[in-house]
Amino acid sequence: MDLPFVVSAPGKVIIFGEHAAVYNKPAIAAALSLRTYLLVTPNEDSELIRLEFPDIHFNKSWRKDHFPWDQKPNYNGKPSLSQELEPELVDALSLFLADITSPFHYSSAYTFLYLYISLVSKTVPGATFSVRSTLPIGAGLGSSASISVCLATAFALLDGHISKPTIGRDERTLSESADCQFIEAWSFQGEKCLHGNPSGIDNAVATHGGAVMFQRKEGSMPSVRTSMRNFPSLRLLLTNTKTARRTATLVANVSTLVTEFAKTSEFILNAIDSLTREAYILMTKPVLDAEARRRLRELIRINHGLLISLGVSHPSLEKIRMTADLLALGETKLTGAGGGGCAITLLKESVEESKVLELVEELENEGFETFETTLGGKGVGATFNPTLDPSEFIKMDRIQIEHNVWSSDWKFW
Ligand SMILES: Nc1ncnc2c1ncn2[C@@H]1O[C@H](COP(=O)(O)OP(=O)(O)O)[C@@H](O)[C@H]1O
Ligand SMILES: C[C@@](O)(CCOP(=O)(O)O)CC(=O)O
Ligand SMILES: [Mg+2]
Repeated sequence: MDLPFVVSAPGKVIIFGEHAAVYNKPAIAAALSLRTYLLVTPNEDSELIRLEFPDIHFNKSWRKDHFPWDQKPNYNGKPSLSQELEPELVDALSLFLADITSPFHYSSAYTFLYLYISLVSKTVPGATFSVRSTLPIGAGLGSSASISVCLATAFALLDGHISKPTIGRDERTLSESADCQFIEAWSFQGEKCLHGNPSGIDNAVATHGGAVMFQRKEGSMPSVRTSMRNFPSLRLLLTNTKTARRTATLVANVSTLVTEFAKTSEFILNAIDSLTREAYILMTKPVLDAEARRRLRELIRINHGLLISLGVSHPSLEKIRMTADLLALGETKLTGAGGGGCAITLLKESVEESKVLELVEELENEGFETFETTLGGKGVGATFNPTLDPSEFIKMDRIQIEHNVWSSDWKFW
């Protein structure tokens, strides 16, 4: 595999159904124009593996012959959805990474090594792996899924499990290729390293792009991913509380609640199931008229109320919702795991731009960060032999990455 190359995968916005998705209920999500980029460059010392993760202030080098290769999983092809992480490899890596104390650093290094040892042969020369996100990290926008897809894709390319992508940026095909399925399956293993018990919607959207209704099934039954090809244009304001949190913790807290209040939780999860299905029907109508848009906003409000009941809101999220409610510009819900992170406000179509700017100004005065973003973008892609200087790449800001990296010749699977 000729180096250097860059792979990239999008983040996502879950519009309906987060957390319920973990309990096999449907959820609706769309790819974001904010993405993660992984630059792979050759090392002079082919025994060395170097990580450069400046977004989380983490750099690390290992000699690859020190890796626990004897625990390399031996299943060929892609793991099934019910395939749990290999306990022997998990144990060996927890020993190998014992010197890393930060949970953010640990989970990134653990995911990197779990996927590298699983996918890359010992004989493949070492390289330097530099990761940058234009996504806010730990903010409910699927940064874990986008890095999992980037790692799975880069390693699958390095070891020849998949071919180079061929689909052009402007081609509309939502690829269902075997390579895409391979990437999705292995990035799900990456999400397991990062989330513990993921539904699979985040890495599915990061792999395939577009917008989907996604439903995980029991056991090894394949998930159902329905592409929403005529995704309606929605006026969504994305606001980041900038309150850091870890999805794994929030998902675990909901699991405790579901165990402790099984019957009540079942009603909450079934209510989210019902509203997500109703939203899907509205969003796939040929025309989203004013009445349908009003009902969608109501469903946003109801979904958020149910997420409060699951214990995953946060005072900062409620502050965003209150600010938007006082201006009566639309309805607001948290997106992703909650506990901080981001909220989305589905604005009324009739709202004047000046009113939206007033809301943005108020939110930013309260210390929040708002994003204009487009939904339904491209999934995982790659560009080869980029004229990128790794030392420059790790210092670029969001605009520079989008101008200097995303603007080059990308191909998709
Ligand atoms: N650019 C990045 N560099 C290094 N690690 C990253 C990056 N983006 C995401 N991660 C990993 O993913 C974790 C965030 O995943 P998660 O808690 O699920 O939040 P979210 O998916 O909502 O962004 C981070 O703590 C880090 O371990
Ligand atoms: C809470 C959940 O529904 C979405 C998590 O999204 P994020 O990691 O907060 O971006 C978990 C899942 O579906 O895997
Ligand atoms: Mg995540």
